[in-house]
Amino acid sequence: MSARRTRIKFCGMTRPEDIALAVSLGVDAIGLILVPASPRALDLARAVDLRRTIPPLVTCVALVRDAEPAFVADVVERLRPDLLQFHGREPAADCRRAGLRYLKAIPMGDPAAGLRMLDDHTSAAGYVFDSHGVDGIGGTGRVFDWNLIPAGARRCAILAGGLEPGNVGDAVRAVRPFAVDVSSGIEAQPGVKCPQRMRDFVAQVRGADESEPDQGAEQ
Ligand SMILES: O=C(O)c1ccccc1NCC(=O)[C@H](O)[C@H](O)COP(=O)(O)O
Repeated sequence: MSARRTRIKFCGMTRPEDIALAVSLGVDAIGLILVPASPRALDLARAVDLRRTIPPLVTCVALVRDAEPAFVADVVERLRPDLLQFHGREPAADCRRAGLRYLKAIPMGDPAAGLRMLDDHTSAAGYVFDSHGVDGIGGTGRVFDWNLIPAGARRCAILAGGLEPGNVGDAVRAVRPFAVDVSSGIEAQPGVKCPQRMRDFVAQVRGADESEPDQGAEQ
């Protein structure tokens, strides 16, 4: 039996009842989006309210994209997330300046530019490999070619982009990432999660954790 446990992040959460179900399903991280262009965007006051419903030991991730450093500082001070996630072109120095561990989104819609960001962000605590282009936003619902993730980065990768209950098992078996991240694939409509899809997503990840790896997948 595999001792692997792929971590799960549910992103774009906007409702306390969706967070409560995610927590009861054992989801490891909750993403709150502070990007105005997102259909799942929260203003900071609403995010602070929702953050109170996330229990200790469940990671709260605050997402920003090319935001002013003063706004990021405000997020850190008022929201007190466990991690920041930078989803744009922000340079590593700006990410570090916030003084919190951070995830860097890698835009695999532009693989060459995305993979350069890996080298620029050696200070990141982790990398979210997502489907957007370098000037796009996340939550695309699109899958990218998982073979483009460098073999050496898979074990610590957070895999995102178009995952849903119907394909996340294949994704876990093929890539064996550290974590999977989903937004639109568990929704009834943007910002409103679907309880059954949330349950099915977690069940598919756990099923894949128990399975033998695909040929060629790293252990
Ligand atoms: O989800 C959004 O609306 C979003 C907007 C702007 C920046 C980031 C955003 N999402 C970040 C995430 O971590 C999503 O989980 C990730 O992009 C995957 O989305 P999906 O393909 O819909 O599962």
